[in-house]
Order: sequence, then structure tokens, then C-alpha cells
Amino acid sequence: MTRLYNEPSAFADEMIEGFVASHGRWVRRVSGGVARSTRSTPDSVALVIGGGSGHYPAFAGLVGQGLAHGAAMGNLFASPSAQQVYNVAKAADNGGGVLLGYGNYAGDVLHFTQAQDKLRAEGIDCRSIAVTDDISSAPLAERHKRRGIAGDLTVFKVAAAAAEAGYSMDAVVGIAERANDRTRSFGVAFTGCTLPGADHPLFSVPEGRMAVGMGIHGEPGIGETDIPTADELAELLVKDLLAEIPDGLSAHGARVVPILNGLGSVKYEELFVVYRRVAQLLSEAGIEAVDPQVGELVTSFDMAGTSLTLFWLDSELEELWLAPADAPAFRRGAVSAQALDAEQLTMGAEQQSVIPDASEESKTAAPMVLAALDAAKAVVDANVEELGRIDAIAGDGDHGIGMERGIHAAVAAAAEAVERGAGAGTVLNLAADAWADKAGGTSGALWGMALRAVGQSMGDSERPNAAAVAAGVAEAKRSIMDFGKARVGDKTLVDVLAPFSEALTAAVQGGASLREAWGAAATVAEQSAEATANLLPLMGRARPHAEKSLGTPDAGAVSMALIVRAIHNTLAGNTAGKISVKETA
Ligand SMILES: Nc1ncnc2c1ncn2[C@@H]1O[C@H](COP(=O)(O)OP(=O)(O)O)[C@@H](O)[C@H]1O
Ligand SMILES: O=C(COP(=O)(O)O)[C@@H](O)CO
Repeated sequence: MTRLYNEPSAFADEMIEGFVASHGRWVRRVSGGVARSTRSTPDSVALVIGGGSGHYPAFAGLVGQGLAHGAAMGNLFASPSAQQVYNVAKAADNGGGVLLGYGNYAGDVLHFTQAQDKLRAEGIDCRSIAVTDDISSAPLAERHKRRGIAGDLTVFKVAAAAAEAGYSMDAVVGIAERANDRTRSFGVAFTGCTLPGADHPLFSVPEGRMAVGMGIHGEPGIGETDIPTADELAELLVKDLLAEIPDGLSAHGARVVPILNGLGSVKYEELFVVYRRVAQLLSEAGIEAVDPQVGELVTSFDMAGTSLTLFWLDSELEELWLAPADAPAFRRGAVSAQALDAEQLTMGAEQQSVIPDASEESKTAAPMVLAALDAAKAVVDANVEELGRIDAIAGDGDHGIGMERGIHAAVAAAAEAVERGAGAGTVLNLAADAWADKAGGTSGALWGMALRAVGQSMGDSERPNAAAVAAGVAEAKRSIMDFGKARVGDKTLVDVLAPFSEALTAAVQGGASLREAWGAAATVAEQSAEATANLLPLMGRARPHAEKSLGTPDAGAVSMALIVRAIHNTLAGNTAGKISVKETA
């Protein structure tokens, strides 16, 4: 339960403001997150980490000398947008290339990869490491699908120390990959968590029970038991982690960093009681515990829960792990740092976009684009809860709030662009950037891409016509499928977008007006969204719990069908009726 907040939608931003105000010795605010406020070694590799907020000290608490150079900070439980990652990377770059480090979540992978592409296109050597330490999130044979949890810290720490020691980019990446290969975590939860302003938990655990393997965004775990004693919990965590010792290693004689991590509202004293037994068990297995960490390192907002991480060292990893560092939430040894000068401190601050010239026809059509976005906003607002409920069945329950954040930002940006005299294409392009930027998450990246494709097809020189809109939607489908790799039948929004686009193009080619064609295609979209109930998810967060979602449609497919119907109502001049999930699903 979060008690202290102002406007819930401003929580993440205000949290960053307060964090920077209280930690100016280490960090400064840059567009998209924070960067070091101290000088870094010229030409060294910069480590830029990030992810959703709500996991403090991940990620901003790990920015400082000897640790990360910057952190891209998304909204609560939503990956930062590609633009945020790009901006932070630009602010943090020391001329030696940028390594992006994040947990392996669909939204993070999409956004960080987009940012990486953009940085590379500018000639910056940019690489990525997606941390995959959570053993409960996929079997060993599918390690690349595992989520990143408290093991983020070990990977980031040694990569940063390697960068600080002057390693080349290839060598820093090699160290980060080796640390990831040798880091395994396993977590449990006793309660869910409630986001600021919400009147019910985002996810929950039944009273007196323990969700085994639950993810840090409430992703369903692999089992549930009564809450055990502290010793029994230590035994469960150690047993499962020792059942998966990294290749080529054995417990006896190994040197391991144990991290007993509190997930948000478990007391340090409780953690110490659990760690007491962890230490005994490691010693009984012949393992030497090196520099144990007990405390909050990657949290899940106010969730009560804990995870144990074992980081299996070799001599180089041990040296890098023990190297000095000075970040708000992780300090060791002595580090001397020089503050940036006044000019450097302002680099990377927000800038207003330039509005390109547009024809009068395009400017006249711009308010119609805004009206369509407004209709999308109204339908999302009316269905936030239900979209969250559908997403929670097998995913993380944040689809409603993610869509809400995205469409609100898109409408605000579009309204400002219309005010500043933008053409229709630019209005949609700026709305696209705002959506992706403010919403983050998988759907934020994909909706940003969709709006941008349509905006670019419309352009600013002519009055938007049916052919340009249909071509834009077809391009949206192509780019989303190319980027997200989902195909029709994988139970994602592609199951709506693909048939919608095909129906729209066919109707436009058959001579229908935009309004008629869009209406016919919206009906196809609604039917397609409903049909996703019979599919098993093969992509995104719902994949590990595929069977749970049978009988329920895909959240992203449903929201897309709702939006295209709402836009049709605007095109048809019929804005009276309220559209709800029940009509499509
Ligand atoms: N690879 C993908 N391609 C297309 N759509 C996807 C993909 N992965 C997930 N989705 C869509 O995104 C929706 C979830 O959006 P959101 O709640 O923002 O995601 P998350 O919280 O998982 O990042 C899913 O319901 C699905 O429709
Ligand atoms: O939730 C996070 C990112 O995952 P999405 O796939 O965007 O939901 C974030 O908190 C961890 O970085």
C-alpha cells in the first residue's frame, strides 16, 4: 500500500526529482533518467542501465563512480522508452562506447534494442546485456528467456568495474556475459504490491501463503505453499539454487557472493534470520561465501518477499566485484571523484521539438487527428481496469495503466502540436514519440511505432486520404511484426493489427471512403480480438503461463480493437455511445 503521493500519474517523475535533489553528489537529472554528476574517465566504456521504476535501488541507486554511468528510468513497472535510453546514453557517453544493461523483459528488450540501433546509426559502439538470473522463469534449456531480478547487481557491478579499469568494449561485454552466466537467483513473495493511487493491489498472494518463483512485477510463480519458517525458506532457496550450479563448476571449494535481497517490505532483521541459515547451508556444501550482501538491492515496490542470488566467482570476477564503488545505494572502498562543471551539468536536459512546415490542407486536418486520439483516450480510460484484469491472468496486470499513460501523453503532445500549427503527419509523429516515451512497456514501443508509421505515411503536405492511412497502417503492421517478431496466431496485438490492416487496405482499394473502410476493418478487429481467447500466447509476458490464458483474449489485442472502433465512431461523427471490453471480448 503506497500512502504518500500527490497525483498518482506524477509519482515516477516526482520520485526522480526528489531522488536527484537528495543525491546530487552522485547523480544529475538528464532527459530520460539520471547520469553521473561526477567526471568519468575519458574514452572509457559507459555502462547505462535501466528499467521500470518501483525497483529501487535498481536502477538509479546504482549510478556513481565504479558503478553505472547513467540509468534510464521508466514509469512504475514499465520499461523506459527507447528515446529515454538513447538520451541517457548520449549524456553518459565518454567516447568509449556504451554498454546497455537491463533485465530481460519484453518491453526492456524492445526499447533498449531500438536505442542501441539509433546509437549505432550515429557511429557509437553500443552493445547490450540482458540479465537472465531468475531460475524460476524458464527452464535451464531456455535460459535466454529467463527474467532478470537481483542478479542485475552482480552483472552491472563487474561490467562497470571492468569499464573503470580501462577494459575494451569487447572485454567489458565478455565480463558482463560471464557474470550473467554465473549468476542465479530464486525468489518468493508473501504479498503483492499496490501502485500509488490504485484502490486494489496490482497482484496479490493469498493470506498466509507464499508464491514460489513469483516475478518482481507479480508474474505468476511456479507454485504456492504455506509460509515456512525462516530456516525452511533458506533451505528451499539454497536447495533450488544448488540444483543449478553453472556449467563446469562444483559447490565444493567454490567462492560465491550470496545476495539475500528484500523485495520491498520484509524487514532487514527477518532477512538476517534467513541469512543465518543460508550461510550455514553454503558452508555445509563446501562453498566459501565472499562479501555477502543482505538488504534491498532490487525491489518490487512494496511487495513482501525475498530472493537469494548466488554469484559464482572466478579470480577476475572476484577482483571486479570487490573493486571500489560509490553510488547512492552501493558503496565500498575509497573512490575519489571530481564534480562536473556547470556547463557539463546541464548537458542532456529536455529540449522542445521543432515543428516542420506544413501545407494549409494538412494543418486543417490536424484537429481531426487530435479528435481520433481523444476518442482513443476516452475508450482506454473507460476500460483501464478491465484491460489490467485481462493482462493479470497470465501477464503482469499493467496493460491498462500502460495504455492510459501512453494515450494521455499522446493526446497532450498532439494538442500542443496542433496549437503550434503542425500538419497532420507531425501531430501523429509527436503523439507517437510521446506515447512510446511516457508509456514505456511493450505496448508503448509498439503503439509508438504504429502511430509513427501512419504519421509518416500521411505527411504534412497533403490532406490525409484513405490510401495514405491504409498504407500507413500496413507499414505499422510490417514494422511491428519485423521488430517484435510476433506472427499471427501468437496471441498478441498482431492478431488484430494484421487482419485489420488487410481489411482496411482491401476496402480502400475497392473504392470505399476512409470512414466506410475503417468501419468494416474495425468489425474485423473486434472479431479477431475475441478470437484470441482460443489461442495460447507465444510472445511477451504471458508466454510462461500460456495455459492460464486460454479462454481469455489477449489484452493488447482487445485494447487495439477498442481503439479502432472508437476512432471509427469519431470518423462517423458518432461519439455518444460508450465502448467497453464486453462488446469485443
Ligand atoms: N513481440 C510482440 N509483438 C507484438 N505484440 C506484443 C509482443 N509482446 C507482447 N505484445 C503485446 O503487448 C501486450 C502487453 O503490453 P504491455 O502490458 O505494455 O506489456 P508488458 O507489461 O508485458 O511490457 C500483450 O497483450 C501483447 O498484445
Ligand atoms: O517491468 C519492467 C519492464 O518490463 P515491461 O516488459 O516493459 O513490462 C521493468 O520494471 C523492469 O525493467
